[in-house]
Amino acid sequence: MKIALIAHDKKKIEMVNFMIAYEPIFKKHELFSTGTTGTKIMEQTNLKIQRFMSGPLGGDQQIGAMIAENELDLIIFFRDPLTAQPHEPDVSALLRLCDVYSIPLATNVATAEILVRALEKGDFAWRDVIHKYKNK
Ligand SMILES: O=C(CO)COP(=O)(O)O
Repeated sequence: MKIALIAHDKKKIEMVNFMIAYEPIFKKHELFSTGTTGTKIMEQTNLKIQRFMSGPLGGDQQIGAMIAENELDLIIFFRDPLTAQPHEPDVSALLRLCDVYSIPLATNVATAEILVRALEKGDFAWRDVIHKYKNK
């Protein structure tokens, strides 16, 4: 599956710890991230991640573009609900596109854990069906 990883600054340590904990699962998948989030994860794990721009510089929109193409299967976005973001419109647009395309989205670690365990169990197989018929 193709998975996007994004964390606001105050959530980056939580994201890195989450990725360390589930590294054996994540290494079986194709990973994408916003710039700084990906750098921090790669510094602390052996995971390979394709990084986009930093969020405030357009990274959320680049990930949004992948969602609009139905290219991503899971979004893990540890949002900081207590800090105003200069690129809030980009954040909202990304979350909105997940709902437009029914893409599984975790915005906190509790939901992310449930979705990653579901991924490991094979509960994301329906995404293969979507991909199979997407280009027809
Ligand atoms: O701002 C972000 C998401 O909105 C995250 O961007 P960075 O990973 O570059 O910090």
